[in-house]
Amino acid sequence: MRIENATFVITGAGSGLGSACAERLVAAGGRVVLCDLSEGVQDQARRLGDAAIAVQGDVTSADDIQAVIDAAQAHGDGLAGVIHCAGVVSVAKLVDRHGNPADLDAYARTVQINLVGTFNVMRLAAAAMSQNPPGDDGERGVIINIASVAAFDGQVGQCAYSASKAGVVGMSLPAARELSRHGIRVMAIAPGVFETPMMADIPEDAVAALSQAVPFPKRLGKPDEFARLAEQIITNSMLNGEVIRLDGGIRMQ
Ligand SMILES: CC(=O)CC(=O)SCCNC(=O)CCNC(=O)[C@H](O)C(C)(C)COP(=O)(O)OP(=O)(O)OC[C@H]1O[C@@H](n2cnc3c(N)ncnc32)[C@H](O)[C@@H]1OP(=O)(O)O
Ligand SMILES: NC(=O)C1=CN([C@@H]2O[C@H](COP(=O)(O)OP(=O)(O)OC[C@H]3O[C@@H](n4cnc5c(N)ncnc54)[C@H](O)[C@@H]3O)[C@@H](O)[C@H]2O)C=CC1
Repeated sequence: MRIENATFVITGAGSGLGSACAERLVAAGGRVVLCDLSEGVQDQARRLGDAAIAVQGDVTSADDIQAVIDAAQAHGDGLAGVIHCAGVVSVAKLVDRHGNPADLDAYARTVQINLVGTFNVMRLAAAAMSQNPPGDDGERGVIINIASVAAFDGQVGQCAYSASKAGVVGMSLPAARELSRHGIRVMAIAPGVFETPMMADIPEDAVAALSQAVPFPKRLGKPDEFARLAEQIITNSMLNGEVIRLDGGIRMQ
């Protein structure tokens, strides 16, 4: 699929990985609709110029995401793809050091945003893209979801986060299989540890240990390195139904 003059929704676009994807797609000649809960996303769209618009919204809300998709349909020639970066990280032990059990609402909130939110964005985007005229190879759209290496090697304190991301991994193949009849691809990226504002929510010593644990290169990933993989997934139509780890080889302890 080409990027030039095509329209993409990017969720979580007000920060980190989503913001880097927006910059890269606009540089490649694409149009973008930026969605984020935070109102800072409006400034991000202004910085990117006419190719970008922002629609503030919550990925867990059907109405908000339908409004984002509608805006994308009107911002060019229909919706070509989605990069779904909105998400939250959380840390809580099952039993804390005082012997208290983890908070159930906090667990449900992480799963609601990261997993149910992904399903919500995927279902509404797919319904819209299934109506696109077919392009090369009959392709009508592409969906890129964001999992995490924590889906596979979650650490102490990551039950909620790892479960939510493992759910994203689990949906990739059945979604790709189902949507193949509409010419829509579904991929997931499982990043290792990237230098974004999200890292501020993880204990500092855990982040320091993690960057040392990367075999090579021994550093956190840069958001544009993530955006470059998203760009490749959009333009390479043979990529489908797979989860790609982008992690410098880290296997978290
Ligand atoms: C955002 C992404 O998508 C990418 C990522 O996932 S980045 C990874 C993020 N990682 C995290 O968020 C980990 C968060 N967890 C922690 O920081 C801590 O485990 C915690 C703050 C939740 C608890 O700390 P604590 O109370 O000191 O843990 P404690 O109960 O003493 O440790 C239990 C055991 O687990 C080990 N452990 C604790 N934290 C660990 C960690 N982060 N990594 C590896 N082992 C850990 C301890 O060494 C200890 O092992 P031993 O009993 O053999 O000594
Ligand atoms: N930074 C990292 O090391 C890694 C990040 N990831 C995943 O990548 C994705 C992007 O993360 P980062 O850019 O690092 O985080 P970030 O915290 O910098 O950005 C996430 C954005 O999502 C938005 N958001 C949160 N909840 C939302 C909701 N309900 N509706 C709409 N927007 C919402 C936030 O406002 C924020 O702007 C997340 O899904 C995260 O779990 C995965 C592995 C590693």
